[in-house]
Amino acid sequence: MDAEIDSLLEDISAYLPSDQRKRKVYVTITYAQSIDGRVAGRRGERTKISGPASSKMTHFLRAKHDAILVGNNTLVIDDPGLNCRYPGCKSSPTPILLDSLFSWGASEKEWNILKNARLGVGQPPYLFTLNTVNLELEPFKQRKTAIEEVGGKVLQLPDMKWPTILSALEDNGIESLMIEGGATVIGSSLEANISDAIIVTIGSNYLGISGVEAAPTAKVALKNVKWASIGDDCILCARQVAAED
Ligand SMILES: NC(=O)C1=CN([C@@H]2O[C@H](COP(=O)(O)OP(=O)(O)OC[C@H]3O[C@@H](n4cnc5c(N)ncnc54)[C@H](OP(=O)(O)O)[C@@H]3O)[C@@H](O)[C@H]2O)C=CC1
Ligand SMILES: Nc1nc(O)c(N)c(N[C@@H]2O[C@H](COP(=O)(O)O)[C@@H](O)[C@H]2O)n1
Repeated sequence: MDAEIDSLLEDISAYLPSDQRKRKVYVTITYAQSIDGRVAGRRGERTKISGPASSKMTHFLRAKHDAILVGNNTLVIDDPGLNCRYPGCKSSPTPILLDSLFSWGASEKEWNILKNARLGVGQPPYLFTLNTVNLELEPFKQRKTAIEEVGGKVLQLPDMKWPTILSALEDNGIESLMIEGGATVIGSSLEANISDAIIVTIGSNYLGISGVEAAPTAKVALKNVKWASIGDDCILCARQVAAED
């Protein structure tokens, strides 16, 4: 398996953040889907799609980015760790959590992201919410405290549009971001055409029509397409065609 992974990592190297960035924050959209384009078997469910080798690639990607972003449904449904578990990885990406109304009950249980930060095996998260949320009021005050207690931050934005999010990341010293999901976040980031690279794992299964689709509302064209196979999965590396192309 190691030789196969080494060859895959060489294939994806051209799609990784580098010093010759076009944009200020290098954005990689990366997720795993079934053959029928689903990222979960059902709404409200966390579904394993990637095999061991493609999961290892995902952790390699986590090692190569400053930050990793998910939407609030993924946060609640998956309770993800979002740290880097690639062998020898020295620093995990900063979790970026999108939550307009600060609905995430950060103080209500021991979430994996907060636990990882507390234990020093993950970075403290930044939660992005709207500036109309009054952080002096409960339950937001307690939620903010739970995030700050592990070294995280709550950042308030005028809107949750991608240019606003990217500019806030840049202001906070983030130079590269991997957008991991879920379905709505993937769709909206593709629609906004903000990525520098797209790396998708296609698992060797069908999840069926009750599965959760990750798709933009309109067509998206890709260029510089490269396919690799790893274990039982395929990896698509590509760039999105820009409006001016
Ligand atoms: N296979 C894979 O690789 C992955 C699968 N998943 C799966 O995806 C599913 C969850 O997906 P889904 O329910 O669509 O939810 P998401 O995790 O995509 O969260 C969507 C929510 O994020 C908030 N949000 C804030 N800003 C934005 C923005 N700019 N663009 C988009 N959303 C924004 C919105 O809520 P609000 O208005 O309240 O802010 C929105 O409803 C789960 O089943 C999870 O397991 C998740 C990640 C990866
Ligand atoms: N690459 C990939 N393959 C799958 O099969 C998946 N289900 C996901 N999900 C994403 O990974 C997050 C879990 O991260 P931790 O292992 O808890 O660190 C999950 O929330 C999705 O974003 N990804």
